[in-house]
Amino acid sequence: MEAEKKAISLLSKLRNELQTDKPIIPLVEKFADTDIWNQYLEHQQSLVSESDGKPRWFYSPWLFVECYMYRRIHEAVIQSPPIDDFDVFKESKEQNFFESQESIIALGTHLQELLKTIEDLDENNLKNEFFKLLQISLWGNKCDLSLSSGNTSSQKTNIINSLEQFKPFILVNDMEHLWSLLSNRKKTRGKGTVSRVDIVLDNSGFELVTDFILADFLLSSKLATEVHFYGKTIPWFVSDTTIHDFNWLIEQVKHSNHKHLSKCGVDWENYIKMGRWVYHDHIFWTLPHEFCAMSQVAPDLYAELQKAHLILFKGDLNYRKLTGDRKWEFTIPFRQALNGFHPAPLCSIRTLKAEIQVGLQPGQGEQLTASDPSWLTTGKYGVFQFDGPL
Ligand SMILES: O=P(O)(O)OC[C@H]1O[C@](O)(CO)[C@@H](O)[C@@H]1O
Ligand SMILES: [Mn+2]
Repeated sequence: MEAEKKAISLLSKLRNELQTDKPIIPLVEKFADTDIWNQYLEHQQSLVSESDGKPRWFYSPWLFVECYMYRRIHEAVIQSPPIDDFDVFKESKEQNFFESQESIIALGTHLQELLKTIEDLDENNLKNEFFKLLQISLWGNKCDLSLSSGNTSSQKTNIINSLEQFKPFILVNDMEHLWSLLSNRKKTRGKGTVSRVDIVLDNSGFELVTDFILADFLLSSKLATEVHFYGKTIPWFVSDTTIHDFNWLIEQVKHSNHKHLSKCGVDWENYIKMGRWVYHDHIFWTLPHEFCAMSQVAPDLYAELQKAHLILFKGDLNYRKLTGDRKWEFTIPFRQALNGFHPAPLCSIRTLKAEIQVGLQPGQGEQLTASDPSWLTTGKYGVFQFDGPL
């Protein structure tokens, strides 16, 4: 109880600092990333020209203060042993999973039915199934909890039946490039060679299930031979996946009463045991840095990503970090916004929740603003935005 009181008082202090636009202060508790964070704060400070020279909550870049807020929430917890491994968002993440049960069962059933005949599917049918599962993973990204301020944001209807209806809301659709890349590699790779797809995960709960279904399909269709996942080391943007969420979800699925779903769980656990699915942690994902800084700030992570044949970046926050969260013109090419970040061919799979979008056709953004003024922030629109081999 003493520890809880302490954490709550630290969180109240944080809320007060935020609401009254206090200066951003350094982190105090020693943790793996504390020094890098504090260096970054100093760098932000050097950019401020006002009289007292301190970055403040209301006047600093949103990406930076938003990341800082989640890092400070974590600091309040690690300063309060013995509850220092408490995940303040655990309950809402689990609730999202349970409330999406029907939809999850529908997806598990779809996958298991598909796997029965996957060996006999012709190229075209395989491609159609690939596109379906990509779109399911895209719309799965609607269900994050930070957009709904932590309120329930589960998937209640069977998403597979809605894919055609949602298609007009895909603003950039590079799915064909993903197919060409993976199917050409499948045809040309020699026996025993690897095709590796890396997925930089976003939200746990329903979205993570859609990512697992896609990852299972990639292996079962032989479009990939290995899938590597990247999660967050600390609770992040409410619903982001940690190793605990990753393992918890597979356990839940495995112990489901539904035979198709539990089969999924058994297979997924086996993939992990066999090293065909690999989970990676890295503190870089919970730093405020944009991805073009990765090769300098986290060269080991950059080198790991370079081993992939394709990297899928899930979600809105990853898109903001890919593009540096700048006020780009809507028509600027995606590659230009990536600013040199190119560990391997990559694709952002993201529903739009923040006011940034690049790579649109001339006039497309203006047209959307006229017909649907909040198009950038509601999660109603989505993109598959690809940046191919250099
Ligand atoms: O889970 P996602 O798709 O990264 O969405 C998180 C997004 O939600 C917000 O926290 C609130 O809109 C954004 O700052 C952030 O980009
Ligand atoms: Mn998220």
